[in-house]
Amino acid sequence: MSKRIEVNDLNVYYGDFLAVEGVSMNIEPRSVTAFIGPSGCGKSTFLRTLNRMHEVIPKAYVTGEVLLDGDNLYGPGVDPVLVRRQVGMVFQRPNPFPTMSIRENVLAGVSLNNRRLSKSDADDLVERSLKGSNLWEEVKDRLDKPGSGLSGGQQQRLCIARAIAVQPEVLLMDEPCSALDPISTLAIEDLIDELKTEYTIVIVTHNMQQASRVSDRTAFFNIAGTGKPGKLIEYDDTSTIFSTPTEKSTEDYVSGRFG
Ligand SMILES: Nc1ncnc2c1ncn2[C@@H]1O[C@H](COP(=O)(O)OP(=O)(O)OP(=O)(O)O)[C@@H](O)[C@H]1O
Repeated sequence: MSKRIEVNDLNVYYGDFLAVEGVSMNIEPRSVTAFIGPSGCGKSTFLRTLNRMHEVIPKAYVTGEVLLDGDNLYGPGVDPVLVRRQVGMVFQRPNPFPTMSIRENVLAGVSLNNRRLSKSDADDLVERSLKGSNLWEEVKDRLDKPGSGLSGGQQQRLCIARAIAVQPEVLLMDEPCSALDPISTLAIEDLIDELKTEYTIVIVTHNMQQASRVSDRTAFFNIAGTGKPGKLIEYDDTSTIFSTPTEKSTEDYVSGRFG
């Protein structure tokens, strides 16, 4: 339940605007990869190409390849819905479905994917997913209460439970802690560390300490100026990026000199 991602010369467009140019990189299974870089360099845009969420925006498209264990996500006839089942996503703001119970929230993706589940299989899946996201003990006695009644940190772990309930291969996280307090942030970081034993995890973060705490590999993106495309500048082991990067711009960014 963890696959390798290979990106080959990917260009990402919004209509005529080339937002991200020429990215090639390999993302290893059972590891955490962090995307860092200044605002507007295209981290979130690039992340969304890894599960074909980018194309949800009108006139948005890519050229190049994204391979998941060798299969091109952009190959002819590939169904984006099936891609998104294999490559789950967690967003910046926790977004549980407000009218649904905690239980229904966990099962929401599974129901959307039309998997018919018996009551006992559904119960097992809810328990397994909530245990997997370290939320079970806190909510097991109120599974039928609304998901919106949880704290922000709990809601984010509920969203992670919803993402893992469909048994994806990859989890994409776009600044998953930016709306959370420090305690909830550490809970999510601990969880990411546990989840990487089963999933390929990619996380966008503005927080350098977070990138160095949670990730094995770090990709630094940068942009030459407004209207210019974002580019992958350097990609290496996280310890190398934060201690002895090759590029001067990486060093300036990680040491807080810009961005
Ligand atoms: N829906 C959209 N339509 C057109 N352009 C967009 C859209 N979303 C983002 N962009 C542009 O694409 C470029 C990259 O944006 P993106 O949000 O991916 O950067 P980012 O590095 O994730 O920034 P931040 O760190 O601020 O979230 C920016 O120039 C942005 O204005």
